[in-house]
Amino acid sequence: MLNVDNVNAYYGKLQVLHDLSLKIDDGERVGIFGHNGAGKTTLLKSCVGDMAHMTGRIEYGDRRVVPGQVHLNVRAGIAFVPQGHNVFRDLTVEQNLRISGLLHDPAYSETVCRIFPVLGQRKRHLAGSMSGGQQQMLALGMGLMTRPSLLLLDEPTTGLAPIIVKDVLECIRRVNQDEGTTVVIVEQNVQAALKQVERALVIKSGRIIFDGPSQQLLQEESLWHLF
Ligand SMILES: Nc1ncnc2c1ncn2[C@@H]1O[C@H](COP(=O)(O)OP(=O)(O)OP(=O)(O)O)[C@@H](O)[C@H]1O
Repeated sequence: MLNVDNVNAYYGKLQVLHDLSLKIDDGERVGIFGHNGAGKTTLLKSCVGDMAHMTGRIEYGDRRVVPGQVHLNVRAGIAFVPQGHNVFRDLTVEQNLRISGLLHDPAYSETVCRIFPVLGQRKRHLAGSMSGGQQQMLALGMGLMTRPSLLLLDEPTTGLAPIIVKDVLECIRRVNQDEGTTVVIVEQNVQAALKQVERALVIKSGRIIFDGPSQQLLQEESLWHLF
């Protein structure tokens, strides 16, 4: 379980998260939504230990998430895939995957290619020659190569065509369903994402203002002003 307890997070004097608490069970598929600047990315960064300036406590399983010590938290099973296509453009798909799995299990790339079939089909293509959607799938696959039990994804479908958005989100659902990985996803494509997650959180000004079933948020138009 991920247990975020009373967290405040800051950039210098700017406080972004305010007494934020939340629990996510193993195996959940959770979407985080909210307006620009609400603190969604900051929450993900806090969960992987990438916010040095914070108070409160975050635990994953029986370990404390150590602020400022991302490598230790990755070793504990947390992966964070930031926004943007963070791939090595001059390496092939296969090389990108194997490098990401060097400290874990490079052979796991076979499983990743099963989850993201396009990566299997383009194993020997240079990453930089692929479309935005394919590069995004590769970035997600690289995150998976650390064999995380908790996958934190920051806006994985930004800038992609609607049909590709659906593909990427379905692959993310498969990661959760086939591999049992807990998935927490920040998304601007709210309607599409709500169809793929089970639970939704809405953040406003660094505080959680909705936490409930994604279907509820999808069906009740009166709640849509929240994001
Ligand atoms: N490195 C940084 N230094 C200073 N301020 C920052 C930094 N990163 C984010 N902020 C500020 O913190 C606030 C929350 O940013 P955050 O990126 O967490 O929001 P968000 O909800 O993810 O928004 P978006 O949807 O625009 O990505 C914003 O006011 C932003 O300008």
